[in-house]
Amino acid sequence: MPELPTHFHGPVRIAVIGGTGLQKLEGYHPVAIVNPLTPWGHPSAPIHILKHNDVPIAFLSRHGQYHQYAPHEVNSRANIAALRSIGVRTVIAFSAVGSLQEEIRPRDFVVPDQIIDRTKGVRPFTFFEKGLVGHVGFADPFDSKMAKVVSECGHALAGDGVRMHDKGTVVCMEGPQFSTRAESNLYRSWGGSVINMSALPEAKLAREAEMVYQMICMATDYDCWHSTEDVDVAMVIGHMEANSGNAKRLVRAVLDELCKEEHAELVRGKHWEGQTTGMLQFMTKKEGRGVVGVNNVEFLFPGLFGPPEKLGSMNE
Ligand SMILES: CSC[C@H]1O[C@H](OP(=O)(O)O)[C@H](O)[C@@H]1O
Ligand SMILES: Nc1ncnc2[nH]cnc12
Repeated sequence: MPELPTHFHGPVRIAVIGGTGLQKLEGYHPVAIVNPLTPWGHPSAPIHILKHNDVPIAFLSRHGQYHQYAPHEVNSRANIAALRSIGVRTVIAFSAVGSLQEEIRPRDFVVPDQIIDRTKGVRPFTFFEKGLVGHVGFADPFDSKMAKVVSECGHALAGDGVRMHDKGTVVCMEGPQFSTRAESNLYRSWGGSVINMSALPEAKLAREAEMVYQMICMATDYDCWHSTEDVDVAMVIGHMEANSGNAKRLVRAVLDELCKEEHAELVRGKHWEGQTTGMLQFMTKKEGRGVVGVNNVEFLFPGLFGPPEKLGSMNE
């Protein structure tokens, strides 16, 4: 195959983040591979730009090309910032999850609407620090408009054996070890539907970056609360591989739908525009702003604090 260009002209609005067992997106026309440098470093892997129905789509492998980054090592800030820098405003994020409920069977899909944070504060979780403070709303961590589109695509594939659950609470644990039985039962008592190690800080950062973010979970096990076998990696990969046909069908159906003109506003994240930038402009007063914090935010939202020469007079 000839080498692909390392630049792509024109914005890419839609990105798919692939998780465990979804390191590539095959069956699309590759047009470029880009690797933007952000203030937080490079993304976990070069971003593949693919064409689908003549619409460019970005694909990023969360754990790296070779699954070399553990959940706590994934550079989510670089991932989200890099995607935003190429124009992405919609992220469809895949995740392999353990089921915490009997009715969510291995190989079922879940479009979650809530998250319980069980990470331990070891992952960098915000873009807003170092002289620029920001607080965004996170009551509903996913995007209900996008969730509706994804759910409908899933239900339309019921004949192919896709079982879709339209709601659910993801417990995002720290890992990389799986839960104890006591923890697994505790999460069930809290109303958790599924468990993973990847929803956070990815979802928080996407919200800070004013992006549409929706996770699609595929259950790969019953964690360890169930009377069947306890989860292990072989079980997760086994179910992912066995159900990869349905995962691919679902991705294609979602992309088919999102490429339609009727979803142009949604895909561009118009309903999130200004939610972060409006607040950032008044939160930290000019006198207290730090160069690093402002420059970081300028990478995400170029021009927010004015032309670059005006940024020089701030606190180091
Ligand atoms: C290999 S089992 C645990 C691993 O799988 C999930 O990955 P992802 O969400 O990226 O699909 C889970 O979050 C853990 O990182
Ligand atoms: N049981 C489980 N716990 C955490 N993350 C997972 N990913 C897949 N299965 C999981």
